[in-house]
Parts: sequence; structure tokens; C-alpha cells
Amino acid sequence: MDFFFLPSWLVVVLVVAVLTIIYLHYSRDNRRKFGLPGPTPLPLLGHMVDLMKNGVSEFDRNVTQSYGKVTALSSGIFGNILGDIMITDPDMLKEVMVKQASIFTDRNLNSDTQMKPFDKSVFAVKGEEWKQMRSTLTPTFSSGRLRRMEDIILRCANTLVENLKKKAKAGESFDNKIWGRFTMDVICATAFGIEVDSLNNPNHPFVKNAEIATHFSITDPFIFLILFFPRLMKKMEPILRHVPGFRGLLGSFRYFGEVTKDILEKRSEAPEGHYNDFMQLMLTAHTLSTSELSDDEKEVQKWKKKALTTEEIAGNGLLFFIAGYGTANDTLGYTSYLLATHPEVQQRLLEEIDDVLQGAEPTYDNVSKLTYLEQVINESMRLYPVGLRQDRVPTRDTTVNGLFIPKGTVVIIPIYAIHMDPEKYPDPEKFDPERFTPEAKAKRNPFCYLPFGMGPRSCIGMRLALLEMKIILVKVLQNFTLKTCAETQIPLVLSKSDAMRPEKPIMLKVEERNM
Ligand code: HEM
Repeated sequence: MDFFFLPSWLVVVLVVAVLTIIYLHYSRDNRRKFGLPGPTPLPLLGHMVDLMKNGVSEFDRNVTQSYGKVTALSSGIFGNILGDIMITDPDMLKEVMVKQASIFTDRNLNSDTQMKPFDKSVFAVKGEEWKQMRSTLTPTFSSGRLRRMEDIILRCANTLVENLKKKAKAGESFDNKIWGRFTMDVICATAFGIEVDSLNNPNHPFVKNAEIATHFSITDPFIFLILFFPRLMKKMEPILRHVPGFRGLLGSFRYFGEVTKDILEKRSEAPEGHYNDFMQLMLTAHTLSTSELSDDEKEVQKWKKKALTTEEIAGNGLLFFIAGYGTANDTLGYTSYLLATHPEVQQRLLEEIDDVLQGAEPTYDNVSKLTYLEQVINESMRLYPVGLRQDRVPTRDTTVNGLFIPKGTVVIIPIYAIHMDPEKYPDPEKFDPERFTPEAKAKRNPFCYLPFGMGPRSCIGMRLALLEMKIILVKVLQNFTLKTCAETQIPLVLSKSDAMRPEKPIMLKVEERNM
């Protein structure tokens, strides 16, 4: 046979290569390791090809629907980037996210590989360090402190309304980025105390850098390298800074780090009580207390606190920006699309707003009385949960409802797949705010709805996000009717490469209401 004419060293190399591939394939097949069902992984690549082909949200949904509520995943030679186990069973999620939260403290992120100053933010840090930071930061987002921010949010909302009036008069359509101008103004003002007016100053360095820091796609080769080879990329950071493509992202992170430090230096000279933003609150966060806490927050408050360093404040400033700007922008984009394409829902919402507010400006207190608005936002976040997939990693071996989970296992919580479960949400693609009436909610396990996550590691900015989204939606509906236009893509198609983003910009129009 020809085979035997190969030089013997090459035969040895080939045999070793084949055996290594077989070994890697079997040793990284988590179905065997955990004794769980799951899709068959490809040698070396695990499920990565499937993920790239279908996008994260559809991949998770297909796996859950085909293999059940607890499945094994494999990322082949890419370690556990895709996760090891995926759980949609609500009772097991309660264990992981709440009951055993002090074991499942970590995310599948290595803070040593994160870019500065993000590596020192509450999203990136782990274990005890995260517990202390989360406990310190929690009171800064209390309802009392947010109430004091309602005027700032209303000012930003009024700027957007003035701009929409011009669009309405000119009969011009606009895309979903317009909501980002509002959420950017809100986060700049509430986090950094800076009034940016991004609609009228689109070239403001904050606006430019924010767009670079938050709008990237996993198929972008630079992002791909950062995601798959974080350690190498971190080591090469000083060189990458000068490479086109990387320069933008790294530069924008550096920009926010520097701006934050600059702000903090100036703050040391300001009189006490002069500022009412997160930057200022973080300076004294370790001394803040609050009485308005949810059960999860009370739990978190039992953990030790610590004064935050300048690096940590800079990291969290950047994080609040990244976590707060794009998420609320995208959610408002989807909600406005759903209202424009469901005029009967928009009409009912308008009637509620007119009835309850009687033309008054939206405030922290009066928007909380708009129950149908809450239902609409909840249903919009069920269909389009922008934080579509989260994870938890246990810091020691543990058992969850009989399943042994060793330390370091990456447990995936596929939020989108959970929200699309036809058992919990019949006809899941349909937009139906009636799914969130108090009666309907009472019949469902709370772990079947997770747009902000759950437990001590859930979204710290949830109250701020809901407040700003409610205020702007009320202001917009008090002034306009949201309409589709010739360029609106109906039905909306989600992108496969950009996680939980529309394939095409969401184009809409507004018509001024006859008051
Ligand atoms: C519609 C808007 C938003 C959505 C849908 C959203 C969603 C999420 C989700 C799903 C998580 C992960 C939770 C988990 O792992 O259980 C998260 C974490 C986080 N979010 Fe949000 N978020 C939003 C707005 C905001 C805003 C406005 C801020 C801050 C200004 C913020 C700050 C954070 C932070 C700091 C974390 C990390 C918490 C930790 O690891 O301890 N988010 N968010």
C-alpha cells in the first residue's frame, strides 16, 4: 500500500496527530463527562460551526428544543467559551442564581485577560472581590437615589421629543439609533454628570467613542481574536493599540478610562453635595446605606464593603456606560417597532397614559402606576432580551438538584431560549402583552422570565433602565403616534452575527398627536 512508502517519521507524526484529535474530541465531549444529552460535537471545533452558522440565540433555542432542559455543550479546542452545561429548568436556575449564589459567584470571564479599565469593573471581577464590590455598589442604584435623577432623565427626554417634532414636520423616517441618543444623554448625565446632547452633537468624543465601544460583531475578525485568544491579545495590547481595527476599540476603552480619572480629579475640588451622579456616589459608596432594598439586595448587603480605588471607579464608570447605553437603546428600538406594528396595543397604552397622567410630565412615582406600560415593556424584553445569554461558574464543587457540577464548570443560562419556550409562552413569536397581567405572571415560575438576570448577580442598573425607558415612552406617546414606513422591515429579522440585534436598522416614523 502507498501508505507504507511514506517516510516513517511522517507516519509517526500522522498517527500522533490522529490520536491527539481523537483524544481531544472524546475528552472535551461534555455529554460523557456530565452524563447529559446534547448535540454531537465536531472533532476539535465542538459546536462552534453551528454557532457561527445560526447565531447564538437560534443555536441555544435549537439545542434546548431538541435535547431538553439540561444539556451538555462542547467548544472543542476553544476551551469552554460556549459553556459546558446549559440549563433552562426553572428550579435548577433558582438554585444556581439565588440559593447557591454565593458558590456560583463568577462569570466565564478571566479578569486577567480583560482590557483596562474594564478588568476592575463589577462585571469582570470574581469571587470575594466581586462580593465586596457588588455590596458596595448596590446602594448607589437604590430607588431613593434614582428618584433624584428623574429631572435629568426628563431633560434628556425633552431633547429627543424636540428632535422628533422636526422629523414629524418634515415627514422624515428615522432608525433605532435615535433612541441611543437619548440613552447616551441619560447615562452621560447620570453616571458622569456630563450633559452631552448627543442628538445635536453627534461628533462629541463621548458619542464617537461610545459607538465604537458598544457596536461590534463577533464575526469582526478583530473581535473574534479578542474573544478567542484573550490572553494573547491582552499581552499584545501595547502593539495592538497601533494596529488599525484594534486601535478603535482599545482607544475607546482608554478614552473612557482617562475621562473618568479626569472627572475624579476635578471632583476633589468640588463642594460637598454639588454632584448627584454615579461617579460621585461611587466615591463614598462604602459608607452609603439604604432602606429600600429587594430581598436579593438585602442578601448582598450582608457581604463586606470596601472603598473603591480610582481604577475601580474608572472600570465601573466604563461598565455602566457600556451596559447602560446600548441595552436600553436596543430595547427601546424593539418596543417602538412593536408598538408601531400593533396599533391596537399602542392605542390602549396611550389611553392608559392619558387616563393616569392627565397630561402631566412623567415622574418616578407616576410611571410606576402605568401597569399596561409595564406589560408592554416586559413582553418586548421577552421577545428581544438584549442580554440574551448569561453564565455562572461555581467557585467549588457542588450539586444542583442531583447533578454534580465541579468547580470551574461554565453553566449557561440561555435567556432567549427560555423566553421562547412554547410550554411557558404558547405561540412564542407572537407579541402579546397579556402574558404579563398579574394573573398570568402568578401562574408562571419567575425563573421563566430573565431579561435582567436574577439573584445577587443580576443587572444592577435594572431600576434605572426601566425608569428611563418608561419616561421616554410616555413622553413620545404623549406627543406622537409611532408609525411604520415604507422602509420598515416587517417581520423584523434578527442578525445571525450580531447577538440580539436586528438584521437591518429598524426604520419608523412619528406623526404629531392632535392634542
Ligand atoms: C434594558 C436595559 C438593560 C438590560 C436588558 C440589562 C440586562 C442585564 C443582564 C441580563 C445582566 C446579567 C445579569 C445576570 O447575569 O444575572 C446585566 C448585568 C449588569 N448590568 Fe444591565 N441591563 C440593562 C441596563 C443596564 C443599565 C442602565 C446599567 C447601569 C447603568 C446596567 C448595569 C449592569 C451591570 C453593572 C451588570 C453586572 C452586574 C454584576 O455582574 O454584578 N445595566 N444587565
